[in-house]
Amino acid sequence: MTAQNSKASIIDGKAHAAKLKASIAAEAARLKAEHGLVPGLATILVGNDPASEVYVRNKNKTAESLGFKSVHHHLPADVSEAELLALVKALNADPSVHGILVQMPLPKHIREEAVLDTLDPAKDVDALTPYNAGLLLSGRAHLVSCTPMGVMMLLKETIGSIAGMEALVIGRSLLFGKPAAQLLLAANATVTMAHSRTKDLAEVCRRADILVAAIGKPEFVRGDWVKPGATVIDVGINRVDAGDGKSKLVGDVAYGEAAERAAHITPVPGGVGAMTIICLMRNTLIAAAALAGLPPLSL
Ligand SMILES: NC(=O)C1=CN([C@@H]2O[C@H](COP(=O)(O)OP(=O)(O)OC[C@H]3O[C@@H](n4cnc5c(N)ncnc54)[C@H](OP(=O)(O)O)[C@@H]3O)[C@@H](O)[C@H]2O)C=CC1
Ligand SMILES: Nc1nc(=O)c2c([nH]1)NC[C@@H]1CN(c3ccc(C(=O)N[C@@H](CCC(=O)O)C(=O)O)cc3)C=[N+]21
Repeated sequence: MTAQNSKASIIDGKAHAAKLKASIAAEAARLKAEHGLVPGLATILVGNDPASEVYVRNKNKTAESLGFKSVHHHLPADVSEAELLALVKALNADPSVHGILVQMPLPKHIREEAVLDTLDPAKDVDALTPYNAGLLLSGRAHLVSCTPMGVMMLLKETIGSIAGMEALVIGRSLLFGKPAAQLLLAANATVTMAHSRTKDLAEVCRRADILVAAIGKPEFVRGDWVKPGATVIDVGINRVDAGDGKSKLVGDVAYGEAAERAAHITPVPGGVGAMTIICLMRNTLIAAAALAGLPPLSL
C-alpha cells in the first residue's frame, strides 16, 4: 500500500474531550475546596429548534456532571428583543452566574448585535462579544470561542507544532471561522480563509496541510480536494436522510473519500463536536476564576 491510498488515522475527539473533562473536574474541585467557588453557567435558548434543544440540554448536563451550577432559560420564539435583553442583564448582575451562553441563531426579529452588546464580556463564554474577539486579535486572548479552541487542542495533540504549515479555514463566521483563523495564525501557520465567494475552492484546498471545513453543507468538500497527507478537521454538523426513514449526522467533508488521502481526519460525530461542550466548561471555569479575582488557570 502506498502512502497515497493508505487510510487516515481518526482523530478521536471523544477521547480528547474525556481527558480534558477530567482535568477540568480536578481544577473545579480544587477551586471549590480552596475558595468555595462553584462555577455557574446560564444557557438561553429562544424558540424550538430540536437540534438546538439537544445541544443546550447536553451543555447543561455536562455542567451538572462537573458540579457546576447550571440554569437554563427557554424562551418562546416570539419573545421580544427587550425581554431577552432584560434576561441577559439580570444574568449579568447575578453573582452565582459566571458564564452566559445565548444559543445562535436567534429568530430574525432579534438583533444578535443588541444581545452581544448587552452581554457582560466577563461572562461571554462563547467569546462572541467585540471585546473578547478584539482581545484574541490583539494576542491577549482571555475567553476564546469553544469550537476553534477545541480544534487547536486536537491539532496540538495530533501533529504538535503547526508552525509554517499551510492552513485553510473554509467559513468566516464570528462563531467559528474568524476565531479559528486567528488561533491558527497565532500558532504560526500560514492561514488562508475561504468562503462562498472564493474562486476555485478545490484548488485552494489542495494546497492545505491543514484543511478546516465549517460551511454547513453536507459532504461539500470532496476527497480529491484533499492534499495527500493533510490533516482534515470537519466542523460541520448536518442532519441528513439516512434512507431508511431515519436521519444521521454528516460533516462538511465527504469522509470516506477524504480519509483515503488525509493523514489524519476528524469523524462526525465524535470529532470536533465532542470538544465544543467541554471547552465551554473550560471557559466557564476560567470566567469564574477571573470574576473571583483568582490567578489565571492552567488548563
Ligand atoms: N462541531 C461544533 O461544535 C460546531 C459545529 N458547527 C457547524 O459548522 C458549520 C458552520 O457553522 P457556522 O460557522 O456557524 O456557519 P455559518 O452559516 O455562519 O457560516 C458558514 C460559512 O460557510 C461559507 N460558505 C457557504 N457556502 C459556501 C461555499 N459554497 N463555498 C465556500 N464557503 C461557503 C459562508 O460564506 P459567506 O461568509 O461568504 O456566506 C460562511 O462563511 C455548521 O454545519 C454548524 O452546524 C458550528 C459551530 C460548532
Ligand atoms: N452561541 C452558540 N454557541 C455554540 O457553540 C453553538 C451555537 N450557538 N449554535 C449551534 C452550534 C453547534 N454547536 C454544537 C455543539 C456540540 C455538538 C456536539 O456535541 N456534537 C456531537 C454529536 C451530537 C449529536 O449526536 O447530535 C459530536 O459531534 O460528536 C455539535 C454542535 C454549538 N453551537
